[in-house]
Amino acid sequence: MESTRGDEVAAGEPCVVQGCAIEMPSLRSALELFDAPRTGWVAPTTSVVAGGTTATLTATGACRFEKLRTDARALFRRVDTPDTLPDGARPRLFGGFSFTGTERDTNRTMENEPWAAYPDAHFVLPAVQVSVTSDGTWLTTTALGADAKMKASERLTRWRDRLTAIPEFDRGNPPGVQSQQHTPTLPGWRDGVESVIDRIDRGAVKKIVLAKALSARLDRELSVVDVLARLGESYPGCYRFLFEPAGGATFFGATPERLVSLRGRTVDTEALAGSIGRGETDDEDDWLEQELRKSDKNNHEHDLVVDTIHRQLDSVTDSVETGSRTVRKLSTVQHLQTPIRGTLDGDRHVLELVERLHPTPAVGGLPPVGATRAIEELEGFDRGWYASPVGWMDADGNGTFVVAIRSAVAKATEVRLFAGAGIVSDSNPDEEWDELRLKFRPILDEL
Ligand SMILES: C=C(O[C@H]1C=CC=C(C(=O)O)[C@@H]1O)C(=O)O
Repeated sequence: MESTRGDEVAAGEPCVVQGCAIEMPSLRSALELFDAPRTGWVAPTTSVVAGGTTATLTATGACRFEKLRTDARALFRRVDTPDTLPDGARPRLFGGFSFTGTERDTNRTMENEPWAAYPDAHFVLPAVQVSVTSDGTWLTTTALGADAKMKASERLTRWRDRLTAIPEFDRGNPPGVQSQQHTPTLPGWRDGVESVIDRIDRGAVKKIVLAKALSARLDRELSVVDVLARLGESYPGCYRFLFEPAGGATFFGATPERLVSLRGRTVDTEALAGSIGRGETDDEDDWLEQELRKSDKNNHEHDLVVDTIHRQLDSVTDSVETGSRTVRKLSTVQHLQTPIRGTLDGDRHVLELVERLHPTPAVGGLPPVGATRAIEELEGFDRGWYASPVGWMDADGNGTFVVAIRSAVAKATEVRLFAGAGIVSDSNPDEEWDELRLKFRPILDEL
């Protein structure tokens, strides 16, 4: 059996791409076939599972977006893709960024540090990529070196045979939770929220999104692939993602929040902030929706996000249009949501927009630098890639990045889940604590 582990791109070497249409049972089964490093990306338009690496790009610190952009452009100049491949089947770089670019302690071990294999920026050009697009399902392989063409073709034949022959894997049951640990606990959370409100009252900040980590020990090893499949049922319409670096923990989630999509000069983004629970009955659900729509606190929290995104896009667009505010209903919560579309003033790379928009005040706060500093001071854990931009980019600089909320990082029988809530001056710590419980539910219910 051929491993998906590819060969790392060496400076200047051309990278050959081969592709063909295939038929296979399901993306989930394909994801089971790949060893780490592997990626899963399930989106409303194109979904992808991928394995192996032909190139890895990494960066650290505050310049991580710019370095990645430069390195991605240089890499794609060497990638030779046949014109016959449809857009969704062309090679893509998949990966993500850490929430902050602040120096992190690299000496921590896997036992206490699930983010050990997650640099500040980490992207992979997969050796094998399977894409489900509006033009059907496609297999794409990449390879390097003098015999790259032959290697990419052989890889294509071997993986086409394997993928078309795979059985539909049975889904296992959730492993069961042995114990849970909350960071912070309720008293610590109350102190944190009071401290944020105090900073707001003093005029230091306007809003801070404070998060909590929930570490769970499981009875058995978790199948993240199964969880991802189940999240598709409980969280339809969300972006589901899975990143599994070699030897590392698996970061996964089902997020309702798209940070940005760029196609040509059209930018799509959104504000998603302000939450309330779901009702037991239709009437109760409608009543809660109306409460959310007229809540000053939630509308204020949401306005801050809309205004900030607008301002951040203003200097790089010819026009920005804000759609109407709607309510996005998910299985356990409903949110205020406003779509925002802009037309760029010229050709730009998706990472330029990612850098501009991250962190939106839906996951960071306002002003961004003060809020990020407060988050680091007040939260007693490393956010790692939680609430960060994760997604893909292609040779044209197009791409889609989502905000990695409703997410968790898992290794064997240990899982750490994350959830945050926007704190403004009239937030109530206990109500925000209850909101976090609702945000943990989709993943926690699958454990
Ligand atoms: C930060 C999270 O949610 C954000 C997105 C939607 C609603 C939010 C809120 O109402 O607080 C948060 O801003 C999270 O789920 O971890």
